[in-house]
Amino acid sequence: MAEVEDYEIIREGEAEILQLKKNAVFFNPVQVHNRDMSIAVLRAFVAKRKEEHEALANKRNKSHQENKHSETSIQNGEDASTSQPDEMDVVPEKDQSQAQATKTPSWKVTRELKPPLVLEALAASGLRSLRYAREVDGLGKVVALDNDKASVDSCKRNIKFNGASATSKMEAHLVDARVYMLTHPKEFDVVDIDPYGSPSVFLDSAVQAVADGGLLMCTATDMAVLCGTNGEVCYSKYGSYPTKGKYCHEMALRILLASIESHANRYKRYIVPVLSVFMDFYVRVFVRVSTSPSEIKNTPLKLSYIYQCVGCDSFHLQCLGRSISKNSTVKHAPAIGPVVPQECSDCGKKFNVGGPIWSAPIHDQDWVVSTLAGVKSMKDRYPAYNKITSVLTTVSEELHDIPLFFNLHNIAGTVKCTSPSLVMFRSAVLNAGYRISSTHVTPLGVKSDAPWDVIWDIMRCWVKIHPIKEQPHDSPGTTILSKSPTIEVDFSRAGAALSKAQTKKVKRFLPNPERHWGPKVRAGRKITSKHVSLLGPEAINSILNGAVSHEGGNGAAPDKAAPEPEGIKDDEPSTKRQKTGDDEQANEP
Ligand SMILES: C[S@@+](CC[C@H](N)C(=O)[O-])C[C@H]1O[C@@H](n2cnc3c(N)ncnc32)[C@H](O)[C@@H]1O
Ligand SMILES: [Zn+2]
Repeated sequence: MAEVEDYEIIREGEAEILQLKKNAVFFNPVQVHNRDMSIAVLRAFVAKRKEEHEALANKRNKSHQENKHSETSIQNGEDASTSQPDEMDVVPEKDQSQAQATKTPSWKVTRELKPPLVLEALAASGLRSLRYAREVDGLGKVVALDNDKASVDSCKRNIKFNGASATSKMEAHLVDARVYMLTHPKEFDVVDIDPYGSPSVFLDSAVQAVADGGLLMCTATDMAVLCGTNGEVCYSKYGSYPTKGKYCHEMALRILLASIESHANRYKRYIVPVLSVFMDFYVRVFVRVSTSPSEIKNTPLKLSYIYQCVGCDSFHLQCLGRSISKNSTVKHAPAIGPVVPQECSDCGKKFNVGGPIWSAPIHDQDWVVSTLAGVKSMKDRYPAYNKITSVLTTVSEELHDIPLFFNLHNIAGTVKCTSPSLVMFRSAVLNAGYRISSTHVTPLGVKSDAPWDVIWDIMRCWVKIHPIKEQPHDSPGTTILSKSPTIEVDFSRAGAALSKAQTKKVKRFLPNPERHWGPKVRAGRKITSKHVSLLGPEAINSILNGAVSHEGGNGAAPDKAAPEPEGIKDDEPSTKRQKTGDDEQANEP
């Protein structure tokens, strides 16, 4: 039996939890970024859902009004063509006289919008659910599940500890989340999956538990798997082969999305991603789930294999399907391929084939912009305000129709030259008539619709003015540079060489959240000398004590904005982190 002194109170946002000082129930303070981002998207979802319902109600009301008008016309012997009103949504107005007095129509849309039901399938202490229940207005019930008794006991204790605002809305159950989700099909407007490592075993049941038009939020922290340390393990979990490109964190997002879509398709359902982010040491996707047997025929158009050259940075996407329009009908067919020759036309080396990945947009710009605006309007309500605004800002500036990216320093490394500054490179691409953007994943990442021969022409022209030492004759860089550029590259500063956020000096990338950050050791797992040697005694103490900085009163380590280095040449704070037991576990087949 634990004593009072065995606990400490941890506060994050408006929620408080009692946390046992030993590592009995999982808690990772740096996941405040994840929880804050989820709250931001949840608020956007509540607002969007309401808007959509109102728009639908207005549309139905309008068409009913038209129908009514036509019926009257028919009764009056006039010609009219109508469709019948939807019986489910229309009832006769009881009080006709009042209707006439207030000029309201004699029928109305009766299907009320119920407050969204939320399921946190893997809740641990319940902190996330508590924050949802306490901080997001307009939510209905929040159900928290865990299959670990200590976690559910702690969650129940924390619900009580947070008082009426939590007890009135939240419930916790000791159950295997998969069984619960399978037995509650389409019941939850929001389903949150935040597992240890991979969510793969929860996806099939999760996509079935989401109501039509609902939101599935899903974290994956098994980055080693998703980024290709063991490609075959990734295939076994997600049905996709990762290529180890510099874009691997975005590829991880796209592998996860493709996997969720594949599970959804089994039940005639499909996803629409609204926001997909790589943050700190994990990926997190927010997708809406709907049912449509006809829409799932379009899935192959949203997926691609990837050909990654083994010699240079070039990569090419091969869509799985194509659509053929004929006389106002659309047919689906397999894509024609391959889109690449046997050998890379840039450097002459072979290709690795990866995927399939989600190659349709991974964000909905409208959602991104409204989520960011919502966050900015409630600055004090987000302990991780700086982090999530910086991520949303960079996401909002991405070219949403360009999958993956390359890294400027890497392409310079391939031809063994010093790298042009990002501003110069961006200018060269823009001056050549192509689009270019950054990516939220890394400050040196570049998304562009410029074909690879144009990218390499830019580097050829750059090397002409910044000569390099002679390289081995068979290196990819030598092959690339042996060709003459076919375009004249103009490095003069283009108007849009800096993004809007950069021009306004808005912080786009922040440093690491705290000294010892990353996935935490599983709850209940014995801390061994291996953990101490991997993480250091200070970090272990911090894990055991669930230590967070209490500065700022919100319980989360307050974000410190990193200065964005001039010239955006090297503006990436180091993303290196300590390796933990969970990384090793993530690598396990
Ligand atoms: C990473 S923790 C969740 C952290 C939590 N979402 C938060 O924000 O603090 C994962 C939790 O999933 C629980 N879990 C693992 N497998 C489960 C299953 N099949 N059903 C329900 N809970 C499970 C574990 O006991 C653990 O508490
Ligand atoms: Zn190549």
